[in-house]
Amino acid sequence: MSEMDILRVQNLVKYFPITGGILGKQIAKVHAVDDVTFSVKKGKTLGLVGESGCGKSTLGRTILRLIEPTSGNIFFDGKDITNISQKQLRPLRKEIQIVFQDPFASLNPRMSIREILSEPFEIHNLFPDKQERIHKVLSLLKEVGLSPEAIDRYPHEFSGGQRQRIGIARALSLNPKIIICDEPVSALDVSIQSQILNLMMDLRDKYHLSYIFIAHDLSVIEHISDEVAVMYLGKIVEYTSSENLYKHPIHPYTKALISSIPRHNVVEKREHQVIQGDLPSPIDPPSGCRFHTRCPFAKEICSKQIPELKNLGSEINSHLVACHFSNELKNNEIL
Ligand SMILES: Nc1ncnc2c1ncn2[C@@H]1O[C@H](COP(=O)(O)OP(=O)(O)OP(=O)(O)O)[C@@H](O)[C@H]1O
Repeated sequence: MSEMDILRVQNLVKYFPITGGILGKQIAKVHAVDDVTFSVKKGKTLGLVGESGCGKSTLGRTILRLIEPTSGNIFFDGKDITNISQKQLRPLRKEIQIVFQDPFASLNPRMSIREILSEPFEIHNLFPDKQERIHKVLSLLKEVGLSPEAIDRYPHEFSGGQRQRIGIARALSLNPKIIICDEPVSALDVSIQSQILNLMMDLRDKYHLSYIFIAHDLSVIEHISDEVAVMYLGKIVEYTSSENLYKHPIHPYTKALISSIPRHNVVEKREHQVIQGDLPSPIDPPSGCRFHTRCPFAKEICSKQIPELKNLGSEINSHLVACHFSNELKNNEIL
């Protein structure tokens, strides 16, 4: 783990057991996250993108230790937090926060905004003085662009975008170092999405925050991400700087995702690529390369051998791609 990193996830695996029969024996497992490695730099944003069901939320929740990993390691600020007890984890909970997709579901409808934003202080015994606590809540509201009158209102009195601002204020309240943003704008109108993204970028720069920004759509994370990891069925298939990913995507899955963003016509000589077929089941993922059943370039080897995540960039680990034909694709050779 480099000094620049706030978080490192190493060979992380999460399988959910599926049990059956009268004895409740394990009969199968969901390969939700399968050998995933990445780092998040201090003050930077890692975008994590892929279709619904590819394991993005499981990954986010495993990092928070809301779900226990099957294997692998999670390092936070240089410390291995994979196996520490919930008691040891408690002070770290302040430093790793989450913002959810649906702000309405994540805000208790019976609590006023004052109560919602005071709750983290109560849990962590901070600002016991009432006036100080109110002052802190008001400054949080200001920080996310809400007026002081919001303090005595309830979640249903706000629009979706305003509710997400409250969710962000709550995540911000304990001065975290990293925030896991689990599709925070997916439920919002496009015009509101950019307001929330701008707010999040301003807060990141002001407080030197790091984000893991989870999305199913590459267009959403383009401006906020410094680096992007593309996931397919529990595995990272491409991982590089945001600039590289959008300008020079290599993996056929990434190319197809980008070509579906109207103004990104990266697939110069080829037709707009539509990903064929449905996402296979993570209970019984395809052998070899998991994308081979939908890949327009798949050859025999692809169903037989799992492709390694190889570096194709000029610097160490600067452009990682998991494809048997990544060199050919990089050089635009016809397959
Ligand atoms: N508690 C659980 N028990 C069993 N399977 C689970 C559990 N949680 C998630 N899964 C399965 O793990 C896989 C990955 O789910 P996950 O929610 O992480 O994907 P996702 O990419 O975040 O999708 P979405 O955008 O729909 O939330 C899915 O097949 C899902 O059904």
